[in-house]
Amino acid sequence: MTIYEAGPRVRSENQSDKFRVLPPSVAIDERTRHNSMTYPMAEYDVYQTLDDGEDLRISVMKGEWNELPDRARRFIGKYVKLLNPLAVYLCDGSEDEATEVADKLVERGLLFPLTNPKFENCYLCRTDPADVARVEGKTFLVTNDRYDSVPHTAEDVVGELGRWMSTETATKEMLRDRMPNSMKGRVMYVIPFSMGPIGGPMSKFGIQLTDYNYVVLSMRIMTRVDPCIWKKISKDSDFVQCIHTIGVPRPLPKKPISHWPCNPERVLVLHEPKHKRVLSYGSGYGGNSLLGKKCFALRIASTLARDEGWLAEHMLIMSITNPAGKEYFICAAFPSACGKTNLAMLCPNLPGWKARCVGDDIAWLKFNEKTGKLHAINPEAGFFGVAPGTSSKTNPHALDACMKNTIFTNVGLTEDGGIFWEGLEDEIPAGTKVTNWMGEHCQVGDGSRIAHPNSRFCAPAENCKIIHDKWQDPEGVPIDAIIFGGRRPRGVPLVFEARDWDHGVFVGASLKSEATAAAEHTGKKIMHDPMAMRPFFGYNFGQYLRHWLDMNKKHPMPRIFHVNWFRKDINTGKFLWPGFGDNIRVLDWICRRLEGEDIAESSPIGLIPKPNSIDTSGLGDIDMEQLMSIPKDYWKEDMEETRMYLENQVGIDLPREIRKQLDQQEDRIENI
Ligand SMILES: Nc1nc2c(ncn2[C@@H]2O[C@H](COP(=O)(O)OP(=O)(O)OP(=O)(O)O)[C@@H](O)[C@H]2O)c(=O)[nH]1
Ligand SMILES: O=C([O-])CC(=O)C(=O)O
Ligand SMILES: [Mn+2]
Repeated sequence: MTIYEAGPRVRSENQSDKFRVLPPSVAIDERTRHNSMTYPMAEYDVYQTLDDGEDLRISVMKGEWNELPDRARRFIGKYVKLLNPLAVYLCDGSEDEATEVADKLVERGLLFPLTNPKFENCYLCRTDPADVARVEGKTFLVTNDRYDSVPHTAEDVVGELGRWMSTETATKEMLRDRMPNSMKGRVMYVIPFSMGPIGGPMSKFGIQLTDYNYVVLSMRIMTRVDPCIWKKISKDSDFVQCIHTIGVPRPLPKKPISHWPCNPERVLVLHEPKHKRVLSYGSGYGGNSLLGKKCFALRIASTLARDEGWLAEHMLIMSITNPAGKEYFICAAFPSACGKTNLAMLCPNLPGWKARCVGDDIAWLKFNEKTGKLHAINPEAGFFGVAPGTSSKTNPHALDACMKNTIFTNVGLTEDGGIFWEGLEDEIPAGTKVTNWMGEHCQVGDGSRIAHPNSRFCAPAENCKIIHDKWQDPEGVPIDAIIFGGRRPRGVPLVFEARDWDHGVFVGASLKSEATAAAEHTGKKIMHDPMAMRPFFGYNFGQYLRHWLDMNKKHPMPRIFHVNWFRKDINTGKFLWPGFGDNIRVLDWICRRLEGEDIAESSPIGLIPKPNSIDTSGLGDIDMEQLMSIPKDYWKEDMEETRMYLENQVGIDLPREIRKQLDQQEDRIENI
């Protein structure tokens, strides 16, 4: 472990008094005597003038405080005053830094290095079982006017499309009741990051403050952490303020479970689009703590996107090249744990096709005047993928991408220092001794659950063998088609094409899916998840639909499709479609549609494939008739339910174009 040398570095003579650099006030380990661990000492202290005029003395553990732009220093200073950490650690995103932070976490027992030679620089981490997923019930949008955040729901209806909190309540709950002194005895890490290629025209900067070093390691994988961002921020660019604390000041009231300190009873995640600020308290898990991801790149960004005329969406981005060599770029919006990572890294089961990955979770889309097309960038730099179900059969590229520089959370640890999760039975033999995600001993195949259903791998995108050459193109890639989809065990055909843009927006607005483990929901209920964004809207969903509808009025937009890999046989309950690598057969049909091939016919819900127009060669027995059927009773009920939902949830905010689509689709279904 590195122990920093005490005392200030040599400074230039003419430093202004405000930026005086002083010897560290106290060795940090003296202040944390109650803790068994020795802590590095502060390198130096500085005085920082805050917006309220106070000169605050700040201990700096690492980095050059005086090289930060003034607005960043004031921002950090403000939260040092509120959160009261021991010291500030300015992250540079370097490998040395990651090693140092990881070593500390290994020492503390939170991270386990994978000792199996198959893995290079990989770690396993187990969370407190009370902190395993996003917490939608504790996630809020904060605006003065409630209806800037959420739609006008019908009377006595509980809104499901985002949660609103007033500015006053937010101030009380977060800034007065939770955050004061919440970093006491801990180090505040300061992470300068970019969503999207640094300096790119579609990219945005952020600064995350966090007291959790697991977050430091993960942010470094998921975003571009680079000290050059300080210079860019100082010149012309604004940044999104991301403040995160696990809410466990020292001394600890009780020993953390699995060495994972968190405060699950008090979790609160707030978004203030007006201030471009995210405040997150109490959780160390993924979407609650890696604030660049859902909080910034979806909730805050969707609001920025509305104001600036672009889109921030929960979509994968991929390219497929047909046997003739023509390449298509596709975006697909599926709800959490519904197959985005899998599709983004598809291994095509049709000869001659090639698929490449640009992104697996989030797309920022903006019209490009030069090409006359909608372009997409992947704002992230890594994959935070669902582990269970990932195997060399289903997603070999994802598995391969996890072999180095990866952090696994809540998966099983095998006795030979490797990993296990449900779905790896073919690669890890039954009887292998493993420690499950809760730290208990068990064996592969003993019938017990080994990995948490929402266990994740966090791997750098550059590890992916099929990452696209242009995945870091600052201008993005030109999108040819947008696909919506969800888990629909009944009634919904394998694929259909929207009739036009408005119908496509309606298809997205009516998106539903069976609940998964990515959030706190349980059970197999079919839930609405409009645009696969239900947990991620940054503003009123009615206005969001308005914005989507208007996009097409200004510029030509891609065609829209809907897919369902998850339809089940009514009799056997088994999936009707093999999925995974065979999904290329559906993408092939979509590409041929883009070329104008006469392979679709009208149906009440959109354009469906003509019989035999999907290439099923070599698949054996597929019940295409059942897979493609559109049962009238099912759809009648489905449309009634959708109408109810949209009326109840969006009310007067529902754009008239969507009402019209509803009316027309109901009429078409009535006439089946
Ligand atoms: N039957 C079937 N299952 C699939 C298919 N594609 C993905 N899955 C399963 O769906 C689950 C989630 O897949 P992912 O690709 O990780 O989902 P995601 O949308 O990226 O999830 P988030 O990261 O939560 O947004 C895994 O268990 C997969 O095995 C498919 O084509 N057919
Ligand atoms: O946000 C998370 O924790 C993980 C994720 O990608 C999702 O749930 O869609
Ligand atoms: Mn996701």
